[in-house]
Amino acid sequence: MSANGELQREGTDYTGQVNDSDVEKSVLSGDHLLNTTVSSISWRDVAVMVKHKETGEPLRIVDNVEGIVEAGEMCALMGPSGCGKTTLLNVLAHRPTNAREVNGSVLINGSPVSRATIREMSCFVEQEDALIGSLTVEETLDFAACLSVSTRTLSAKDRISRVRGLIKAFGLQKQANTLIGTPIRKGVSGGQKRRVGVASQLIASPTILFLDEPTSGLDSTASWEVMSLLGAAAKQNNLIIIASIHQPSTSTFNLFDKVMLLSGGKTHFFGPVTAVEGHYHAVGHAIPQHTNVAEFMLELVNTDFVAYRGPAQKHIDYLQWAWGASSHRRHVQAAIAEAESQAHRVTDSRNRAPSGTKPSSLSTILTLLHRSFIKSYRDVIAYTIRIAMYLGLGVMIGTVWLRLKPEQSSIQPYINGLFFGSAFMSFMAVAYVPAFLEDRLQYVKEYHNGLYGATALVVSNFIIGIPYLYIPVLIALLFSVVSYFLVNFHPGFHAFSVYLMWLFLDLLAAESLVVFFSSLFPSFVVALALVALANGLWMSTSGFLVTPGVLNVFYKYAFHYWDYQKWVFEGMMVNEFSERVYACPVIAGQCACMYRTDLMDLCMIRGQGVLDQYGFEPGNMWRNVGIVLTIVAGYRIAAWIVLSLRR
Ligand SMILES: Nc1ncnc2c1ncn2[C@@H]1O[C@H](COP(=O)(O)OP(=O)(O)OP(=O)(O)O)[C@@H](O)[C@H]1O
Repeated sequence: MSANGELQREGTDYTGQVNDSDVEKSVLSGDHLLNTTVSSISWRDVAVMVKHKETGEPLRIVDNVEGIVEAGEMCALMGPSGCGKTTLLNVLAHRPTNAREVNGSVLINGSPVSRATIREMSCFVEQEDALIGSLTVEETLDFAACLSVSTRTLSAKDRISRVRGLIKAFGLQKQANTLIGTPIRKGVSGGQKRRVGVASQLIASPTILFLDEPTSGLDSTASWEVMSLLGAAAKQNNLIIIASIHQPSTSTFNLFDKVMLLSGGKTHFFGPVTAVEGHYHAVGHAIPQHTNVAEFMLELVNTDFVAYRGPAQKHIDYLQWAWGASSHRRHVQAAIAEAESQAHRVTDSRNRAPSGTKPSSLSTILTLLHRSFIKSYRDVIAYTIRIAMYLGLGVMIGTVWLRLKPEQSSIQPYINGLFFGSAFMSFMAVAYVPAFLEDRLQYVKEYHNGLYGATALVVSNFIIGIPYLYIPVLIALLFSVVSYFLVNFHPGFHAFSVYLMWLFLDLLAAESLVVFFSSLFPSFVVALALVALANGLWMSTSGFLVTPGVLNVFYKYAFHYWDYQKWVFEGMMVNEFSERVYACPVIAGQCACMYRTDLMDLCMIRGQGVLDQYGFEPGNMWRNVGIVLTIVAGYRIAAWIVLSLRR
């Protein structure tokens, strides 16, 4: 990168090689990116205390650190693994940490700012950047633009042109229509994915960009490319970039303006990259020629693999003391003090929508819906395989329970078929866990970047997840069309429609259960185990395995009445049996009816006799539909509460 920040190695082709022609430097600049309001971010006496995981004792993981990064500068946060880089970045970005106590000040233009303000003016790119694998590169940026405050007032044409500009600037033109990639569909490369992550944050026109390990998992060329683009963006637009980084190559390290070296949560160096050599020379650790300076610094403070901890710790303590006593430290303190003495409030005069004109909730929900819709029809794992699974289940049930006759001997198989079909359908909703977890990760990222809240996620997820509007209607329809007539359930269009409705409600509730547990425990294995356990519980208490009259009082009152599977099972049973009659066998000239109903004399069973055994009454369909919908709403509200509290 040249002195004025122009890109020299812009643009990358499919193989990750750089093409000058791919990029126009101008697209990384412009009114929308230009920072005219934030002159510096500084922090002093920042200390973070946690409760030790094992001992429960207070533990200081960041210890009185300070620094200042000015507009147009890119600062590297370095240190051995576990030294506190991510924690410090989170504190600077006003994001949640697991801290019990955070002390010190984080100042913008020398004055403290609210969490909301810093969230609006900054973006945070996480180590494991959450991107939706089934969107293309262009769609990823476009949705980021639609959700962002800064592009709200733009026409669709201008928004797209800004998106394409960034795609060009980040050398991603050839990948514009390539998917990000899912576990079963290869997408863009790791380096390209990182660039998409960064570009999708820049579209929101942040003035400060925090990046947690933006180069992890990338080779040195790809790391250089990502960091040089960022450095150029910072220079051209006066942005502030703070990035934690592991072992950068010399060329990548030299792209930074400033570096902060941490060890054990304490500062060992903060200042211009060009001042590192002088400092270490002064403290008795001259850096040999042709040495990778970043590597040298890291080796100096890394005690992870030393044989004798005592002397190593003494050495670390000395280096830390030497930093404290150095003139560089005094410069940092003086610069922070000067910023404070000239403190001025942040006013955003860029090409943004006026403050407070966030996109309406409706437009956010519509954007999220659109995104989920694209995701739903492209996400093979979550959707196509599920459709095939449900279809397979329909064929299996239809052929195992093949063409049952309305006879006494078929009554129990009919009941079993109704229970098994609905219960298994609910059970298979666990396949929705990964797709929801991806949405949740995206939500947490976008929430912390100030884009939208839990309500928009829950509402859009609910609408698309009814369940996914068309796919699950399709699932229920495919399953029913295949199985209903093969089994020979209650014939007639009305009975078929009622069965279909119950199956749909069953899926709706099962998906809502998945949303609730995956919101509460955003871990694939835990959510999966809990959804499976809950399904086992709902099956046991639904009234089929143990009839309601026999079910013990605890399960009856604690679970049975708000078990959605109970109401689905009851609805399907009433639909099947309330208007149908079944022939009894004749044994030795005698009619042998298991259920005694008023049709006994005709050697028949009235279906109501079967329902009486379960205590099910016809005529309650709409009340029961209301109960299932209330349970669905309950799960969704619970998920909303969890998502609002845990992010
Ligand atoms: N509750 C806790 N109990 C004990 N140690 C903790 C606790 N919370 C955090 N830590 C420690 O605090 C340190 C700082 O963590 P942080 O994730 O900020 O480090 P890092 O420098 O970003 O690490 P890495 O480079 O590996 O991502 C780590 O050593 C971590 O183990």
